[in-house]
Amino acid sequence: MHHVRTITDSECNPQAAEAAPRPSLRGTTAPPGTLTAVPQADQTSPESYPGPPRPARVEPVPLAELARLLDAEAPDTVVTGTGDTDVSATGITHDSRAVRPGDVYAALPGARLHGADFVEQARSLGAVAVLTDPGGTARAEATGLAVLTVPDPRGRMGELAATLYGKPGEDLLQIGITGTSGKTTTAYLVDGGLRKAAEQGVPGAARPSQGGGGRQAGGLTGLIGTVESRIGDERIKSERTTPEATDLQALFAVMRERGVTSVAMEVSSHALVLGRVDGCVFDIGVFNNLSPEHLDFHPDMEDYFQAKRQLFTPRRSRAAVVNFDDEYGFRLLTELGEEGFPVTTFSAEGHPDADWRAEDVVLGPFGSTFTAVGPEGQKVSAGVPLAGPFNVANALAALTALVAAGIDPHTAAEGISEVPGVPGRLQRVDAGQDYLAIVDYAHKPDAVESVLYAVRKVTDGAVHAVLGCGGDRDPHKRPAMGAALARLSDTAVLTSDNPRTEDPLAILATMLGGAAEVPAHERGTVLLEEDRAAAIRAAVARAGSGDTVLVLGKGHEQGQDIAGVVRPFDDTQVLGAAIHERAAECAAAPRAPSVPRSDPSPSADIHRTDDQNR
Ligand SMILES: CC(=O)N[C@H]1[C@@H](OP(=O)(O)OP(=O)(O)OC[C@H]2O[C@@H](n3ccc(=O)[nH]c3=O)[C@H](O)[C@@H]2O)O[C@H](CO)[C@@H](O)[C@@H]1O[C@H](C)C(=O)N[C@@H](C)C(=O)N[C@H](CCC(=O)O)C(=O)O
Ligand SMILES: Nc1ncnc2c1ncn2[C@@H]1O[C@H](COP(=O)(O)OP(=O)(O)OP(=O)(O)O)[C@@H](O)[C@H]1O
Repeated sequence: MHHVRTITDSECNPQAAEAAPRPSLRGTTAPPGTLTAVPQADQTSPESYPGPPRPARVEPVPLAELARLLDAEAPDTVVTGTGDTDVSATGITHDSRAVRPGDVYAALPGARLHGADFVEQARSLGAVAVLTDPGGTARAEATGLAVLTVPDPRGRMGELAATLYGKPGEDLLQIGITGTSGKTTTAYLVDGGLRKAAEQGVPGAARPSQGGGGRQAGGLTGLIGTVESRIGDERIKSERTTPEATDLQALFAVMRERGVTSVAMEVSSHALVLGRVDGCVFDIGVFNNLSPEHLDFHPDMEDYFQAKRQLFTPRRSRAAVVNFDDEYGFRLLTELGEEGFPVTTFSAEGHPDADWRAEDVVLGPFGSTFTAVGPEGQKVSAGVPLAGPFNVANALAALTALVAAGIDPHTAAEGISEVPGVPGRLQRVDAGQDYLAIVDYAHKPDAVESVLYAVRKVTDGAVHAVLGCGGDRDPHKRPAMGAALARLSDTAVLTSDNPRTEDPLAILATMLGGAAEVPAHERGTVLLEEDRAAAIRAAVARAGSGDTVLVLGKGHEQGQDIAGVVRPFDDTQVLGAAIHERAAECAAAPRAPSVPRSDPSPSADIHRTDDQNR
């Protein structure tokens, strides 16, 4: 049975893939013992959602005080229930499984469930009160706990969490980064600058609201984002890009307790819409870019823009840093200018009207150097240890944000250039091979294009790229991703990402539909392989000296979710293993040359990379 095949023009249509036999994916590539259950939101095991770290010391806050706080904005707040209303709370969580003794449990109406159905679990774990909406009141009261009812508990829990934990955000310099692409990378680069500032004891943020008084950027740094949260050097795996407000405020409190003074964090559009950053006022909000993504959550691009836009209002940020080169960035800049909101701009394309611009950019396979030119004409030598023009933009965004926060530009640039890399972002896999092998998290059309352009610029030979699209996520982007891969790679291997509950071949068919739209003379060889490990081996098998193998879409992720079951899967490890296997094969037999773009019949690769490796 061959799963790898080259598509011909006649079968380059979605129906061909639909019609293909569908071998079962379940359990074919890993023994059952290696499978682990995905934590589902509706699992009720307390272990399945441990929640974030909690501060060691919290001053108890009387429930009456919390009710007064809620009442100030929602006068219809009702304190009910048969339980003791004369209690004090020491924490808050939105998840019944993460309740700790003394917590308020926020029982939220969700898209699928109502938190009120889990109040009994919350009570048994030690919750002292419930915050809920009118739809949850009766179920909450049934447990005998005190109940606070407000029309929109999700919209109020951030503020309550901040109050309960003693407003920890106010003691942290906070830089929040939003945009479709580059949030994670920019956050790591900002962290590099903050670390350098701390190391050098350089004066830090001078908050406009405090008349420039400001705090020092000394102390430890914190990082919050898709890959992980960091408290200094302690690393905590992330559940999502921006934690829910109750978790975020607890994390801030722990950071403060452990000596963190500045935080770089990613702010997703989901976070802004779902109130996850309620209770935060960022010293600097950064806008990177906007391109189609999450259109399953946002009805259209305008809604998506307006979601991001919320970060740049006085209740969320004190000042903005905006990408001058981005169409939506320019719009934001114009709107903020009219509102008199403080903005600093950056242009990686070197636009003279931007406050900070990149000049003398030298792109290399392992990173780039450039001169950052400031508003007073000051010149700062800068570098970024990640390839691609878009990483020059990310680095300049970081530098501009750090400078806007009061950090010296040379210190900022030094810190940025010393960042050791970002997990799963243009991460090289080096097993001694004579071609480049890279793992990258690109999983939206814009990012796939950017990374392919970037890699082509620094590759003398051919580019062999592997990509899938995630299931249960925005399906609109799939054809565009298939098309980008087919157009910009010499070999495009379409494969599975996390199919989740969707049929992997149906996802592949949609990607293939996009690839088929690319005229044959503009497209590389397109292969279909639903097994991701086999797809990676197929790409490696075609690599010759000076080529690049690019594995896209999953970056830092450690598992692959197929039909609700996550099996361990790390692109960097699978790619490394494939390179070793290929080297061993080559040692045993003369190496086959890489297949040039024009080669019409790469069938030898099909046989070499198939079932015997499974
Ligand atoms: C669309 C979205 O973001 N949904 C979030 C939302 O889910 P929901 O309203 O459907 O909640 P639900 O599952 O109906 O449950 C209702 C309530 O019951 C609670 N519950 C449920 C089960 C239980 O045992 N105990 C319990 O207390 C839940 O915590 C929830 O508060 O509220 C839940 C917690 O309150 C979140 O976990 C959930 O995020 C889901 C997991 C998610 O996947 N979100 C993704 C799309 C996301 O947020 N992504 C962004 C963007 C990333 C990027 O830019 O690429 C991110 O910031 O990560
Ligand atoms: N400024 C940028 N413009 C376009 N593409 C970018 C940019 N920065 C990074 N990318 C691409 O997008 C991928 C994701 O980058 P990164 O994780 O930094 O962004 P993100 O906004 O955090 O993404 P996500 O929201 O998907 O987690 C990278 O692996 C890279 O391929």
